[in-house]
Amino acid sequence: MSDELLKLRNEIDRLDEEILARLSERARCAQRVGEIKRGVMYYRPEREAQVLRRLAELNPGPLSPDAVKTIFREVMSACLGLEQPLRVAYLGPAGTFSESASRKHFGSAPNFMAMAAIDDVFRAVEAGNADYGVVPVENSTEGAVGGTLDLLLANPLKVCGEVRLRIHQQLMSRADGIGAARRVYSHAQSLAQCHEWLNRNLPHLPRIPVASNAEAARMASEDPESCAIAGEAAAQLYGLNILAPNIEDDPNNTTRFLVIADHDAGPSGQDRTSLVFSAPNRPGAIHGLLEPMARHGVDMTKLQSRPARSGLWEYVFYADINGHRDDPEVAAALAELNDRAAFVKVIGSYPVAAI
Ligand SMILES: C=C(O[C@@H]1C=C(C(=O)O)C=C[C@H]1O)C(=O)O
Repeated sequence: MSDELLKLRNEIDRLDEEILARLSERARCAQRVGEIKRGVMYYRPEREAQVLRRLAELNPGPLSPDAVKTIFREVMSACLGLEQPLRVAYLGPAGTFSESASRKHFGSAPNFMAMAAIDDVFRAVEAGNADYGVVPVENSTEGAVGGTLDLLLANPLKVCGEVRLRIHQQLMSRADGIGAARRVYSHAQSLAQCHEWLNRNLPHLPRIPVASNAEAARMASEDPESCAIAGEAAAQLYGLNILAPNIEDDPNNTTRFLVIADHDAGPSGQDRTSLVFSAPNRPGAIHGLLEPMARHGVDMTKLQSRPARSGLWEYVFYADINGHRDDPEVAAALAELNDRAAFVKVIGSYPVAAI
């Protein structure tokens, strides 16, 4: 080994020891915070978002801001895990994008619980069997997840966070090549997201929709003549070879997930508020409801209508606005909306996804 290499490795060893000593010091601080907070919810999404944003801003390089955030995400997760590990329910089975979103948001320390359906995630949190739930709410190509919107309206739970996950679809199989493939399994939405790639590359193979991407990967793991389209996590879980990476037609394909709990989050300085309201069925009603938002300078980032379960051709509106419900302009706009709308429910204020 050259002298230069030896010297660098010694330097890296010394730095690692220093980092480890500092991490231990940090973990002891977090433990003391835990003692002070006894009986109060220990996990604070607004504080975690502030920590990640601050470090990304301070980052002197050469690590990318995303790399810095990923590392500190795990550091905080491990510190939090020193207390009671969080229980996080997600839309399963294991290996789905919902699991990846849960890990992206909470790091790897919590106990993750795979649920069979979105309403099971809500039920687990409501019953106190899980502290948090992670559910998909919209996809940039496929649109809203109606089931989640309906449950947010009907359920007393709050939103305390959001996760944005870039969705990369992988073609995978037990076999080493595509030659032996006779069929492709995936969730219908993923088949749709890779429609053009499949038309170009595997036009003759039947596409078989199944309950989830992870289920597709499981089925492919039992039969070398079957391929699956799923995320990388599913390939790892079932020991499959990735035959073609990133085959989604839209390279910006992103899914947004919400984190649900029995509380929302405090202000972090960069927040979003989700609400749902109904509008009376007369001309100009929606305009009248939205006017206070514009007057108070509140930005609306999403407005989506959905048929109300109450009657034919009645609609409820789901809106996301920038700011926390405690910010003065947001509070003023919401108070006026409350006076004008037949029904308003603030589903929660939470930090804009920091990672
Ligand atoms: C340490 C705290 O509690 C938890 C741990 C955090 C951390 O490790 O930085 C941040 C927020 C909380 O989830 C705190 O509130 O400061």
